[in-house]
Amino acid sequence: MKGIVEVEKLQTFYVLEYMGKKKTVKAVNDVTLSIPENEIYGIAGESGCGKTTLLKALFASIEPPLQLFEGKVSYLIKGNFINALTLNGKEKRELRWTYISYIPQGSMSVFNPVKKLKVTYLDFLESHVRGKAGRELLSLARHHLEQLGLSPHILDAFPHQLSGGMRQRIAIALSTLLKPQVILADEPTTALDVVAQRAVLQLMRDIQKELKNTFVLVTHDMGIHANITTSMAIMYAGKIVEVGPTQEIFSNPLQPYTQFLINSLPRIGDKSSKKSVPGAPPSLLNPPSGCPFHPRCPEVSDLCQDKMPALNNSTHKHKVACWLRREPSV
Ligand SMILES: Nc1ncnc2c1ncn2[C@@H]1O[C@H](COP(=O)(O)OP(=O)(O)OP(=O)(O)O)[C@@H](O)[C@H]1O
Repeated sequence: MKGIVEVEKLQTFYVLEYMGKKKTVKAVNDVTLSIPENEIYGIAGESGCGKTTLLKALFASIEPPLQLFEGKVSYLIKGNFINALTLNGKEKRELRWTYISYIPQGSMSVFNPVKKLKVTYLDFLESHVRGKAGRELLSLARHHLEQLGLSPHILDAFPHQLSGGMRQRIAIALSTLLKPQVILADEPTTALDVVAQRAVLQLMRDIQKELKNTFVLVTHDMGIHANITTSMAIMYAGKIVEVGPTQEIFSNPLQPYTQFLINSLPRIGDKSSKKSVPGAPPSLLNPPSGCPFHPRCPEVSDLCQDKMPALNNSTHKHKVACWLRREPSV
């Protein structure tokens, strides 16, 4: 069954010119993904593996130096798949915030520090909702906050009067004002303490339940994926190396990289020493040949150095890209 977002063979690279020489950062390198409807879907991986770039492409926001080399990002809209990457500016604007919404990294800092929050909310609504006056729009915003269990009085505050966690919840509430079907959230809990993190995660859960929409949650924090996502993808050096139901990935991780990510998590009562992933992530300017994890993989074989394996089925939904888990088809 197809998802609400289908990503096919996506290649988006940063093309940089330095001292007259062209350099290409292969940030999203041949990614195919199917993101299901009505769930919180996670994308995990170490810093620099391409998670943010993938979200930008999902938001059809590919601006220089980022360039699209190949592939599609198709959204299921009213029964038809529409490739968001081929839409013109006006069509993209129509899609954004009403159908797809984006919570960028550091979104709690999007508010203008010298204006009350209601000004930002009003600006946002005025540019997206036609035929309603300011007072009506403000009451829409108040009602939305109330529905999410947040006090509407917050709109009368300046950003600096709120904690970081509250500002993040207000930013998330803003991005969901027009009830989008797909919400792309980039590290929404990073830089928050655990109590504030919990409140943000609970808000996302509540919104997802209420709207029955899809959240795509990017975070390097595997604990958060275990806590909140239904299914997930593991990204390494611009490629997807494992996908599946979160519970299956945690109980039976197949890619040696995923095994390292999960085995390094602390568990209450477990005093054994934890092994982190050996070595450092590769440069995406010149990623390793074959499976990009091979220089760090304890189980590397000759084949791993030559050719990238495709994602294969372990179970119906659990798929892994690893030569250890399949017979080579060469
Ligand atoms: N504007 C840019 N110009 C050039 N290279 C970039 C740019 N933005 C990101 N990159 C590079 O693209 C690669 C992927 O970066 P990206 O931010 O997508 O990764 P990430 O997994 O989201 O990491 P993080 O969690 O640290 O944000 C990295 O090598 C990064 O240095």
